[in-house]
Amino acid sequence: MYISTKKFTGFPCTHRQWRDEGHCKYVHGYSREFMFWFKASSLDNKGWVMDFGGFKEFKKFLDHTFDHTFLANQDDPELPLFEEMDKKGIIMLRVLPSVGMEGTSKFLHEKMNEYLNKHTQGRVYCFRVETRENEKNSGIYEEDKNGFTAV
Ligand SMILES: Nc1nc2c(c(=O)[nH]1)N=C([C@H](O)[C@H](O)COP(=O)(O)OP(=O)(O)OP(=O)(O)O)CN2
Repeated sequence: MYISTKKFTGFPCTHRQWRDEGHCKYVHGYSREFMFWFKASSLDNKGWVMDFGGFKEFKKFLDHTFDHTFLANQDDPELPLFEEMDKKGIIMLRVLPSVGMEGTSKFLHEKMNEYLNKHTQGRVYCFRVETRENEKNSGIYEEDKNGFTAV
């Protein structure tokens, strides 16, 4: 099996974790970073798992979701207020299943594999994603694909 990685840095965004009883329920922000791990049992005709420059469209999706945005959980009770702020042009609201580091990694694992299926027809699979909020804190989602074989 071949493995490669790709890192995307510099996504300034804010979020709040409404279920937290401490200060994480308040809107706060970081410059997030994302790291992806890929595997393939066969290489492309250039000898690569995935062209490091082959993520331009995915980068646009990351920019749309995480560049100067406010992230809210889909079950946040204040969602109507945030939608109003978005309508007024005060924030750029993006709603995720779960905005924490682990939840964001799971969300991106699904999105990256949709992208890879489209661009490599299932040859390449993303098995791990790390979302980092600062030098101290990150959350990882890892999922292997049973019986993964290159086509
Ligand atoms: N496992 C996780 N734990 C926490 C998450 C998370 O996404 N996954 N998120 C938060 C908060 O939203 C925030 O991002 C962390 O802030 P904070 O508690 O201030 O973090 P530190 O304790 O590392 O900060 P110090 O400055 O060192 O106190 C909370 N936990």
